[in-house]
Amino acid sequence: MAPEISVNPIYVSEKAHQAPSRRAYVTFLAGNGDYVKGVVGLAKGLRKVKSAYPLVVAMLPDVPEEHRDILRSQGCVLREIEPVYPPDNQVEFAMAYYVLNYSKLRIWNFEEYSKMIYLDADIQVFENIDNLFDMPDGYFYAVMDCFCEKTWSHSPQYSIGYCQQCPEKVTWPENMESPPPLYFNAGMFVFEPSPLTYESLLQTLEITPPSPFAEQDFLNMFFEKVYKPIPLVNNLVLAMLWRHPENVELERVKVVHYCAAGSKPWRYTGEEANMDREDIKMLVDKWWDVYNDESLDFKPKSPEDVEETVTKSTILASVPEPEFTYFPAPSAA
Ligand SMILES: O=c1ccn([C@@H]2O[C@H](COP(=O)(O)OP(=O)(O)O)[C@@H](O)[C@H]2O)c(=O)[nH]1
Ligand SMILES: OC[C@H]1O[C@H](O[C@@H]2[C@@H](O)[C@H](O)[C@@H](O)[C@H](O)[C@@H]2O)[C@H](O)[C@@H](O)[C@H]1O
Ligand SMILES: [Mn+2]
Repeated sequence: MAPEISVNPIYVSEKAHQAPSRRAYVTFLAGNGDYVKGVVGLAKGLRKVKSAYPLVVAMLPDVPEEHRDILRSQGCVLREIEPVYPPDNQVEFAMAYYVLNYSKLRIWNFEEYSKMIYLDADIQVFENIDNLFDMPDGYFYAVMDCFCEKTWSHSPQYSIGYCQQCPEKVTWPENMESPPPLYFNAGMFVFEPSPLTYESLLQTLEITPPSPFAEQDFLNMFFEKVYKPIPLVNNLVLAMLWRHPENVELERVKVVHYCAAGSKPWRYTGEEANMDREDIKMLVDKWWDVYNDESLDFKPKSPEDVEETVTKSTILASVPEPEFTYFPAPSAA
């Protein structure tokens, strides 16, 4: 069971009781490449598990009209967002591939929603997780990440072989600072949009040098005091299968995150490290079963259904201030 995190009292939840209709899943789409297949798969997966909430797609202006039409036809609510860039004098410090992920921060400005679950487009939901919307407000919920992949070779924890998934394995050297705070994977998280938190995020980003895992590092720093780990079944980072198999009960996993190199189902070849594993092949096949299942295509129940999907798809627009939880920037201390 993930350890409890005490909450800094300065984070005050002022939320009135939220109407379930102000809840939605949200994903992020950039470019004209094949991540659109991930979003289609996610939309169909959420339908298959009979989720009660819509899927909003926060998309950069470079998503082509053809892809937008595909997503509308799958019942997605499209929201065009402007890119977010880290301080541009240091952008080389973030892994170039990840810089575009800073634009994910725009979802905190989706004020018409009181609670959202963010899911990367390379995620699939195989069992209903709507219950996560009912967790207490005022926290940031996500699954702990793993530090063992080569992508972490820049970090001190990697150099000494420490991973939060097995903290007892390596004792933290006396001559090094204490182990890093619990760190989440930013491919899936439960959060509360709020204009004040959004402004605080952007203002804090302006003075925060980019780092290797870009917005994931930034979000971990920003929400450190209110981060609450949730069980791994809600976001299986695939590397856990070979790095920490003792922590994984695959048959109980609800959400799979295809983030390991070579695991994106729509470009899977089986050639990269670990991609020839039977569990990986099974999970990739499972993803394709949902993607190819025509019975899961969006079927508008009525003209209003179509109208609602289309009209809700707007350029980023301001709406009346709702009651909200406010997360100011972490204290300087
Ligand atoms: O060309 C791209 C790259 C990334 N993404 C979005 O950004 C997320 C984060 O990137 P990715 O999942 O590839 O990172 P990983 O989880 O593998 O580190 C993706 O899931 C997509 O939602 C996108 O839409 N187009
Ligand atoms: O921009 C940084 C990204 O950081 C995270 O991916 C990482 C993380 O999972 C590492 O632990 C893995 O080693 C690595 O391969 C993987 O790319 C998020 O999944 C993604 O949404 C995004 O935030
Ligand atoms: Mn991902």
